[in-house]
Amino acid sequence: MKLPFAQWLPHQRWYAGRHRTIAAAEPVAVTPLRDDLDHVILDVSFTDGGSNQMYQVIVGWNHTPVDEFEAVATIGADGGRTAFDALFDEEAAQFLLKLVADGARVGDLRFVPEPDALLPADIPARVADAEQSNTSVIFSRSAIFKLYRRVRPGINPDLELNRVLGRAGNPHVAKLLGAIEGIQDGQTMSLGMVTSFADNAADGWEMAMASARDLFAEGDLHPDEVGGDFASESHRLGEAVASVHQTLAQELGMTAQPAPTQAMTQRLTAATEVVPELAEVAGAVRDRYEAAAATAVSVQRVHGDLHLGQALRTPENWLLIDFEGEPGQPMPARRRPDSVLRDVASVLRSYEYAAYQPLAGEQLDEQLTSRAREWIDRNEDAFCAGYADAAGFDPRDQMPLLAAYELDKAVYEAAYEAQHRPSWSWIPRHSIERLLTMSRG
Ligand SMILES: Nc1ncnc2c1ncn2[C@@H]1O[C@H](COP(=O)(O)OP(=O)(O)O)[C@@H](O)[C@H]1O
Ligand SMILES: O=P(O)(O)O[C@H]1O[C@H](CO)[C@@H](O[C@H]2O[C@H](CO)[C@@H](O)[C@H](O)[C@H]2O)[C@H](O)[C@H]1O
Repeated sequence: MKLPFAQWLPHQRWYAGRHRTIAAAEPVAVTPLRDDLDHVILDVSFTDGGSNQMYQVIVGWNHTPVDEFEAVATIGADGGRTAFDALFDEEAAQFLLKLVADGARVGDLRFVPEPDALLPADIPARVADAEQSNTSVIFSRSAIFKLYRRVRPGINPDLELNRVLGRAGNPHVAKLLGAIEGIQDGQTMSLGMVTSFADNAADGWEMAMASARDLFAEGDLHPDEVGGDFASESHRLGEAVASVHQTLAQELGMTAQPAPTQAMTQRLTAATEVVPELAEVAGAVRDRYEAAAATAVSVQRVHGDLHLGQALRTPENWLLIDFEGEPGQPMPARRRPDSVLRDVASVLRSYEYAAYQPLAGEQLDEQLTSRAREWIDRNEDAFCAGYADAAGFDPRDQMPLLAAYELDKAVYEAAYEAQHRPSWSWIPRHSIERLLTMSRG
């Protein structure tokens, strides 16, 4: 197969090597699924000599995707044939779903339906237009099929935890219907999963932003007096997160370990290389980590990168999605047990983002900033109270540790924003300053 993958990859939203120069992008495993459909694992090397990356592409030959996707989906020509990203082709996507329904095995690929799952057949399919790190195909509001793009040997926690939670009947995840797994270097490699589609769902980030915007439109009113108050939703979200944590602990166990202050310190050092300004506060941040060091921590499997955009509000309840952990972390680190406070802290961080992001570009005047703070406090309190109602303990009772997790997340975000959205960098930097002031007082 001779296709211009190296030219095509940098135009894909999910491609993670954009800041590096590709030396070569070679297919290392090609599994024919049909005469006109190949499953391909690409090995991408870089001129900087750093570590290679692997990507997954399903190549459809001479399948013309719908017009609006032609540019993004056309990979190039090989001999007399033209190759397309087959996920943009409805019939090819339906065929993949059928392989899952049939429990097919093709070469090293395993298509695995969940026991008793009903997979929809021959229904309209369309790539989701959200700009995401993977590619999802929606099957007529009944199922969503996510194909992981950057793949690594080993089990992806997204598939692993959705499977555990789905089989345990937890109501706060979309039910897993099936998966695609492969073998790479003798190890299982998660390649994709199918879950039920949550129809009429709203994303927690959009809902929270709408609430914050309502608040700023009524500068004189307090958050509890404004129409779009989000606190009751935050309370229910806290209950949902606690329920997911409880099921994960019951199914996969719990243990105790020292507070992860060493890992936090290492992360701070790495982030300071990306954001040199962090050096000014690094000593104070390390002090906060030290304050948490004496605590023994109960650890278990957690979401690992929870934020309001990873919560979907259906007409019935909140669902948590995307259990992949932090992008960029190696797979073993993403599957490492951690405190539930990791997830709690990252939701608390998300409230701060939702309240401050609408103020971007504005002079941070005192009135708006204090309204934003009230909104954040109100929703954080409601979230923690909801968590406490379901879990039997309030995360805020573990304060030096919770504050350390919040700081650790904000440090991660400072580096993340510098690399992805420099105009948002002020949000985590502002938060780090505030968190340091708070913990001193
Ligand atoms: N089960 C689902 N039902 C409805 N929409 C979903 C479901 N799962 C994901 N989505 C939508 O697809 C988007 C991408 O999902 P996500 O799991 O975050 O993918 P990625 O790994 O590509 O970031 C979400 O933001 C959400 O809008
Ligand atoms: O959704 P991903 O798993 O790709 O997570 C990454 O991107 C997130 C941004 O979409 C980032 O989240 C940060 O921004 C959010 C608003 O866009 C905010 O709600 C989060 O609190 C904040 O951390 C996440 O950190 C990153 O890993």
